[in-house]
Amino acid sequence: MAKTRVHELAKEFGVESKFVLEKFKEMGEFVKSASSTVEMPAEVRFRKEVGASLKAAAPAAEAPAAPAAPAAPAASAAPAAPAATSSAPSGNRPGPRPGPKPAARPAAEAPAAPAPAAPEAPAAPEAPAAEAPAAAEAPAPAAEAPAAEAPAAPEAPAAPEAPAAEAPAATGRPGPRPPTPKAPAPRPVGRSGSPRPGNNPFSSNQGMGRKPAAPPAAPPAAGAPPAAAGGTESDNRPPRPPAGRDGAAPRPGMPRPNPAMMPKSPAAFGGGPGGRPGAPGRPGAPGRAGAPGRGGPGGAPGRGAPGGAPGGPPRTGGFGGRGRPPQRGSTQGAFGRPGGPSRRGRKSKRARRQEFEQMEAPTLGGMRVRKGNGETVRLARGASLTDFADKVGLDAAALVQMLFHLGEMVTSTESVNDATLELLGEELNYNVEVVSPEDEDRELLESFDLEFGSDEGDEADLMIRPPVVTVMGHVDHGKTKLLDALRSANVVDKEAGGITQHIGAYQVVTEVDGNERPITFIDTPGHEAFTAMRARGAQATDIAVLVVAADDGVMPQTVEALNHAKAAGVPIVVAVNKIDKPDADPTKVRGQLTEYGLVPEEYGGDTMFVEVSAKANLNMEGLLEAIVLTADASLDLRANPTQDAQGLVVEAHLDRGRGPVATVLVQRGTLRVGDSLVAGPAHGRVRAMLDEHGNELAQADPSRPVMVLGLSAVPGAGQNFIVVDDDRMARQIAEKREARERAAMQAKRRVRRTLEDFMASMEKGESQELNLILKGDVSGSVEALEDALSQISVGDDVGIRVIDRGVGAITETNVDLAAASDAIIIGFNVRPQGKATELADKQGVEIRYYSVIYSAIEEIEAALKGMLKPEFEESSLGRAEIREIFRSSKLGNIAGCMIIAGTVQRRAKVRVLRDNAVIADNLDLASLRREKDDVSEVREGFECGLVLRNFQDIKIGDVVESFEMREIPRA
Ligand SMILES: Nc1nc2c(ncn2[C@@H]2O[C@H](COP(=O)(O)OP(=O)(O)OP(=O)(O)O)[C@@H](O)[C@H]2O)c(=O)[nH]1
Repeated sequence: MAKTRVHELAKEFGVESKFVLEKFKEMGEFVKSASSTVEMPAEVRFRKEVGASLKAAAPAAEAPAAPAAPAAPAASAAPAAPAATSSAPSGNRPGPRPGPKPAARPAAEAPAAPAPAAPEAPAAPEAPAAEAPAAAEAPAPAAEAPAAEAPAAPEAPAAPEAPAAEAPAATGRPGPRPPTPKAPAPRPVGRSGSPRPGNNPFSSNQGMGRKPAAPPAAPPAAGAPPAAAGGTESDNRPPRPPAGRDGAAPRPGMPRPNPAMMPKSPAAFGGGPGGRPGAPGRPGAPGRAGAPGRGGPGGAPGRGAPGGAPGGPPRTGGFGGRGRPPQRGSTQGAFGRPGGPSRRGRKSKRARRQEFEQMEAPTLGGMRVRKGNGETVRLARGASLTDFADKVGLDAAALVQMLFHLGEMVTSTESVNDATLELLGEELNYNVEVVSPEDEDRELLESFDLEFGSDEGDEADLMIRPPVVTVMGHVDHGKTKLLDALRSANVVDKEAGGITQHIGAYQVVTEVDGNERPITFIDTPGHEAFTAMRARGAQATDIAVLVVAADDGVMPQTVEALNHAKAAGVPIVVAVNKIDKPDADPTKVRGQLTEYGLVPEEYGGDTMFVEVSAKANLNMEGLLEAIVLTADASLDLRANPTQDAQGLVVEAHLDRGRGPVATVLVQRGTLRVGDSLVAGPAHGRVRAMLDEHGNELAQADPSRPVMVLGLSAVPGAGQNFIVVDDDRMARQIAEKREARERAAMQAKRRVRRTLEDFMASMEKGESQELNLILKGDVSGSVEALEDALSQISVGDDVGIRVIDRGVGAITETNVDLAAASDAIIIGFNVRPQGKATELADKQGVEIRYYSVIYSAIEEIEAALKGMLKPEFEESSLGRAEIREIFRSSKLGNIAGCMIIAGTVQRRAKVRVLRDNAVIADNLDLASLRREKDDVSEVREGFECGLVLRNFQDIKIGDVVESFEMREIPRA
């Protein structure tokens, strides 16, 4: 069983990894970092000793009323301002101050009311562990501002600062706000509520605590309005022992503040654009305390303002407060050695600040990295560490190192998956939101007050629209011929004898029950175009016509096409073609397809099978009718024709004479000549529209494909188009899209859909199904694998869905389908063909190879259970083709090879491929020679001789693949 990692434990208990690490340290267990695994006994101990109390705390926080009520009669007497009430009898004790979660408050306050000594003991069983240290510290602010605890607390100057110990405790502060049942987001609670390791004011929890999504505290004290902003931020923070705030001298009885223990510098704290608004100054330096926010707009009011705790985004507000950028203003360093007095004397302010920042910067994965305040950081899917670093003002190299220490090796420009970005965000205390390209585009359109993809108006505005059909099927089964035959089956066009041009789509009209029913056909046969569109998030097709030659029956691409259509949830009509042929056997086709879940109506299923001959032009009407009937039976095809047009680009190219031309499919609205439109990164005004016969159209209704002239560039198939108010808006949208596309290209981003990703999305409750594509060397093994996989059961919530299976090498089409369906490809004794690997890399599709069914099952099951073991990644080194075989009585068969890709290494493992199927795997080389010399490696383009250890069955044309297994460090 896989071991649990520290961050998983932390997540489970809703605390920071750091806290868990700390606890392990206290328990005497050596655990290095958040991603380290924990030995089972240690985990059990942790669960028992720490987990139990955390678990106990959680319910208390969530359902506080129950435990609180019996414990504290006083509490019930003060429902409106419980904290204030309970605080009153407790004198100045802040101990009973509400916990980090407002909802937890009653629990905390219950013991408080009767017992002034609350912080130490009575609260223990109820109060979350998190509160204990906070309470213990709280006397400091209390001593400083006794009024804070009095019922008149809202006015008390110390009020905003006082609860800094417990982040969202602000709401629990005695004040006019009644206890709200609305608990803040769980994460902040977990964070801020977690006990601080020790009493270190520089712990990551402190001063840099995650900014909770908590509602603002009670209205700030009248006397300190501008400071309130900072004060609110400060509410997140645990109290800082060295106080010195308010410009007051260090409090009596408190240890004299040590400069090194000063709170964060303004640069680290931010302070908002107002420049350290209300910053408490530098309390550690008694002489300086009380001169906060000098010069800045927010500074003056902050002076002496108790709530002037640090806040705001880091490094944004250094200027206002001091009136100059932090890096300027000093001559030191200008002439080599720093100017000024000896280094041993007073350090410059800047040096001290830097030093301090370094001290307070928490160590993550061995790196000192400045943490955030829980700000939200939006990143495009597949963003790199550099993107992240830019957004939060950190050094990308530090993040690279940090991830390295956490066990992930990525370069700063390489794209990282969502889970890693989020983990990084969590560790650095940022709320990372990963935005998909579709979401980005939606937001872009929203910023122009546009929405793509839904009909405007209500039901009454919707009119029936024709179905859009794609023809798919195995090679040579007659797709093109059928599309041609259907074109001429047009009842309306027959007289015109219309010469049709290929524009990517056409419409025919048929008669069903006396009604003229148009049907739109996408004129690119095959599922490649279909899948390419889907991969872009576009679905143009309503119905798929699956062409199967009656003389040939179901073939691999028939199944592939079928799976594509199924994966897209598109109803299928089967056209059993070539029935004119003598060896046609339509019944066999029916039987075969039944096995794949397409049961003919006549067998009691719901799929219409139509026997046709595209060549002999037989029964085209029957097929058209079946399409219409299937559409009527299973689809609600309606659209609003009155709105501005929207749709998809079906095909586009650059025409010598006409410039960029695009065939678009209007999905809703009506497209008119003169409309301003934006299609992907292209924009323009519709200069002219042509149909498939070359006729000019003035307008195009829903489901009508038209060729549009007048665009500025060539959009891509599958991109959406939308009519907008004016050319300017169209241009702006197009430019933004273009810039985004360019950035994406530059970053060469790739997003991998991996088993780990699946786990991550499952944890978030997103994925319930793991989509798989199975490819194997023989149908028996594919079936066996599928069978075995279908028997994996890890609970009702998660499942496996095999969206495609087949025999033979992994093709580019497989990769396309995987990309479009978020699937993982399982290769069983087969390898990728052509550019499939490249494509998979580009599209971020994970291909896993197995040669033992058991290990495939084991890994997938483990993934489903969230127990992925540290794994080895196979790295292909090169390939050699066997050109000659020499028999040697001493060595056995010597393969005379040419290295056709990469290198073949003597020490690496090899496998032998014959027709892309693995015939022997995991072999060693007994010898590798160039000419007569033993060599350690031979590079591409060179010949060599090699002998395989314990394997003699080689043939000319076999390929020897050299590979090595690299362990992927996880911890
Ligand atoms: N006898 C007969 N031959 C047909 C029929 N339909 C198509 N063919 C022939 O089958 C061959 C392949 O037809 P295509 O329409 O090119 O097949 P396809 O599925 O588009 O092929 P690819 O584009 O290569 O995938 C051609 O020679 C056609 O003439 C039919 O109904 N009967």
